[in-house]
Amino acid sequence: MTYADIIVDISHEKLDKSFQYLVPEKMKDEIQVGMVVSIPFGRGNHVRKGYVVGISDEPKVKGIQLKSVAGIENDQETTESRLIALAGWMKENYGSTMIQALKTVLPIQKKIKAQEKRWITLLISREDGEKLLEELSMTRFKARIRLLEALLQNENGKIETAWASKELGTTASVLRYFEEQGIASVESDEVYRNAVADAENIPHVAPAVLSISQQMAVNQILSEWEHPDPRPVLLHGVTGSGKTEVYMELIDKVIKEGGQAIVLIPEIALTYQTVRRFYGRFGDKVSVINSRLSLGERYDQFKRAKQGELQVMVGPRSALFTPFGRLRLIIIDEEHESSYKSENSPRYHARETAIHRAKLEGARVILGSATPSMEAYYRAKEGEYVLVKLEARFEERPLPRVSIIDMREQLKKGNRLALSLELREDLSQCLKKGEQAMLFLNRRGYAGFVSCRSCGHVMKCPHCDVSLSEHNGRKLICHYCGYETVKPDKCPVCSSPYIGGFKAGTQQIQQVVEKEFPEARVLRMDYDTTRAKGSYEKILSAFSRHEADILIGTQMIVKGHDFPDVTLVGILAADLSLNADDYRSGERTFQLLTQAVGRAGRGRKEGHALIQTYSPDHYSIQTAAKQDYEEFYQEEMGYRLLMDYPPAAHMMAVLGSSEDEKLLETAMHYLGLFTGKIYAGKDLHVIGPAPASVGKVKDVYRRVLYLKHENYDLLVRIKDRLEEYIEINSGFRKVNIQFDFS
Ligand SMILES: Nc1ncnc2c1ncn2[C@@H]1O[C@H](COP(=O)(O)OP(=O)(O)OP(=O)(O)O)[C@@H](O)[C@H]1O
Ligand SMILES: [Zn+2]
Ligand SMILES: [Zn+2]
Repeated sequence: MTYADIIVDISHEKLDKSFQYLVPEKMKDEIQVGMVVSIPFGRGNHVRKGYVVGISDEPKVKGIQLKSVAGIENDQETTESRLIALAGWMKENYGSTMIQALKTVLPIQKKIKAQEKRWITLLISREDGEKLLEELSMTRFKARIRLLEALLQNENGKIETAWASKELGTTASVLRYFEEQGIASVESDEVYRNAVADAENIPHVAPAVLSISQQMAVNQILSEWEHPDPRPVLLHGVTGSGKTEVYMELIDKVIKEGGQAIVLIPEIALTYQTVRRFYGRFGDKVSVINSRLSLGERYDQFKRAKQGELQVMVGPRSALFTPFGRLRLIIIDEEHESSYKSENSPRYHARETAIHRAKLEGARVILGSATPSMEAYYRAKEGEYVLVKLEARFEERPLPRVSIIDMREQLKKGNRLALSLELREDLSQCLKKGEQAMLFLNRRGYAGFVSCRSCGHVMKCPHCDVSLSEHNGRKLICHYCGYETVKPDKCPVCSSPYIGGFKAGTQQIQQVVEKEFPEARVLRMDYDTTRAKGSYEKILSAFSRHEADILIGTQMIVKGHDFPDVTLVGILAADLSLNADDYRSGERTFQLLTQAVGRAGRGRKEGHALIQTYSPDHYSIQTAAKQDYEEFYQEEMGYRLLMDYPPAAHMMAVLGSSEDEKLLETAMHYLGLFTGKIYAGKDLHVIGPAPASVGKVKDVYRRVLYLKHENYDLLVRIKDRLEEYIEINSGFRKVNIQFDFS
């Protein structure tokens, strides 16, 4: 037996549900996810249209008489219906309501309904028009005659399509005839704003001649694409190896075959350079969306995409849902970035969602990074993805030389500044030579960990091996298991009293730098200096024109930027991300440091980088200094296996929030108990519930329960059962529950 999950109406919040129908034998081979079908619905069995969002061999509930699908509406598998099918998949796999999933996937259609006017304009001269009318009057094509008459009568030779269809009975086929014969054109009067900033001034760039290794990478990818079901490609190329050139070559192929491509990039800071590069190569086939565009501007871009005016869309996570009709390629650049994971329900990951969309559309996926996520590299090793490598920089330019600066020694040398003596020396050399430097203050994941400035010891959870977080200045808490201890006033290792939180800011760094190097021109890029529209572009373009010598910033300045005159990179407080209260902190640190180091020496001059740290022996720091991904991966995978963290196992977080702390505690406790009842196997690890990393936001308390298991589908099934349990239990009415998979 075949069953179809069908959504009936996407505009009614009440019907936020899919319904299961039987698929009659004769439709079994034809029915597909995304198709529009007709079904009997409700008590009166009125025939309604529905979208197929899933197909299975098993009924969801046994022993119930299901209705059957009445018919398949042929030719109705549209871009939109495929996106709706994608939403159905997201709902099932990430846990959310169907409406939330639909709003994610079709965000714009739900908000704005366009009142677009289209015009039919006469293209031929009036004389030719009169002649044609004479010829036509001999035929039986009355609708053509009526339209031509009306156009000739109108002073401007221009009438509205809506009017023509109502008053003259003009059909689409009549319009097609007029267009094909070159008699008239049909155009909308909306002038679409170009979303590419400063587009007129971007010079056209001819395709680069690929290096041998780039060409080999392209060939490897193309040969995978010859398979009927090509696997996703993980393009692992060191910083500055020219991954973008590889992307552009493949996009070019796709466009020439009549296809379309989506390029995801992680943050707005990147769009300035990346968009320029893509626009330079492909011109106005390219557009961009980002969160700084107005709703109307975003709408325009999606509409242009839908109408086939665009071939390439560049943007952040949400660009994944660009309604292209012939989508053939999805590229996710800097694949390891955490911004590809949604923070709202459905908490989807762009990587998996892209792979699923590609499957529905017949597209391929490329994931690119110099520092792949553990998940992606693991999948590539397992053969689920194809691993393609670029092992050297373009033109064999050397990777930067890296020194690790042990900050514990600085304290002994009497230097209490955030800049080490070594970094100050190198900065002054760099300035003397007229080269540029970047100072990166690592603020990512700063969550109140406690460490010793004398010996570097960090207070960690004895059960989870993650940093403990300070609460109210007195307690230390683990955000995975809830372990608590009193904050010590002396270091338990070296007895030093210098144990406490870590404080540093970009502004302070700027003051220090300006005092030490009064002649240097300094730019700062952080949250405060980039709030105004256009400020990213301003700072980055000023720096790239060498109008400043030093750029100081947070992680914003690290990723993807290509400044050929930068020869020195200084990384301050490398430990901050290492000590985040998260099992991914080692991975994040390695990625940030490797990417930051990778900004140096990209032009013809050699680069140098300094990493300042209190934990010089940590493998994340050691391997980032060597820029040795493989060695890092082996170490990190050992830890993940030992602790059962992803990708060694799958993890589902059950996030509860409520204004009532007691109620929340009880509710989460019962969810934990119920989980034990659903699945009693020893291989399911249930951890917590514990207060969430940010335990209380605006008077709303938050707690988390973690479940770990090797089998993703098992976790999804547990999620389904928990959802049912929550729905029927009144104790959850004032508790909000969300699911988060990793
Ligand atoms: N085939 C080529 N011809 C000319 N220049 C190239 C070529 N390949 C790469 N480059 C240049 O080398 C530099 C680095 O390339 P690119 O920015 O594409 O690297 P990347 O792999 O994306 O780096 P990262 O991961 O660090 O962002 C750029 O300035 C780029 O223009
Ligand atoms: Zn100590
Ligand atoms: Zn713990």
